[in-house]
Amino acid sequence: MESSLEFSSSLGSVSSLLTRCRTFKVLVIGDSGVGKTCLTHRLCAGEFPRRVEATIGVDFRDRALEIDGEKIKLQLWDTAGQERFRKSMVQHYYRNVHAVLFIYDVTCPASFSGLTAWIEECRQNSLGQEIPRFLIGNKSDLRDPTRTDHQVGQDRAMSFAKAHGMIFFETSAKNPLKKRGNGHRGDGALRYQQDDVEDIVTAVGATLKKRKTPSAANSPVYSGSFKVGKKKAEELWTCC
Ligand SMILES: Nc1nc2c(ncn2[C@@H]2O[C@H](COP(=O)(O)OP(=O)(O)OP(=O)(O)O)[C@@H](O)[C@H]2O)c(=O)[nH]1
Repeated sequence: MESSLEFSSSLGSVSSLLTRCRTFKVLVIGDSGVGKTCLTHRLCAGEFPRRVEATIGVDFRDRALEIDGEKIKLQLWDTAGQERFRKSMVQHYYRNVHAVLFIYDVTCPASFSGLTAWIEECRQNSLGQEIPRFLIGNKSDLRDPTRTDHQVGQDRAMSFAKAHGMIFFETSAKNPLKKRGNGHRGDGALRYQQDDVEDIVTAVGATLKKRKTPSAANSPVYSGSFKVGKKKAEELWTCC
């Protein structure tokens, strides 16, 4: 017969298994310079990095959160925007992805036009339509209220998001709003949406929490980075 010690120890392992949180892989893609690294810093560490360099390969950052009593972890894959720094890594980016954040710069219409190429890359890597997609216009702090040229209008971005089944946000990694609200576009009559980064985290978390996968017991996590041209620069296994 099992001793009370053995019984409580096996209960302990069951409970530790149950309390391990589910980890979701969230891919962050978009043209070089749109602010993917700064935004993932903001989403995960709550700050704007003092100094950033072009991402080489991919960097990993985690964000733990609790949604309706369940602890989950988002693992953000901040991928290189420059083709030469992506190279052979691309297929690894798309493996077992649970959600994708498409980032563009609201002051750079070319980065918005470039989204079609990122959608095509998702298609080529067999990313299913069931994978939640989020469209995020970054650098809203640079919007010039006196002009509409050289900026991506929100109506255009919202239509694009709707056409591609994405949830739309506009924010600034540098100077995010503390509360969700509307920014004025100069004359007071026109307004644009500015989202708190925490609203983005919550929306991604809440969407993923409803999903059945991955199981709490077998969700391996990476931290650190993979660099193109080097062997695995750093590969660590972590747990909540
Ligand atoms: N004003 C402003 N500048 C930003 C914001 N986000 C990023 N930047 C600046 O934009 C530049 C590029 O930012 P990154 O985060 O390195 O861009 P990236 O998309 O990761 O670039 P790659 O690594 O080349 O793909 C840096 O100079 C940042 O300081 C923002 O919200 N507002």
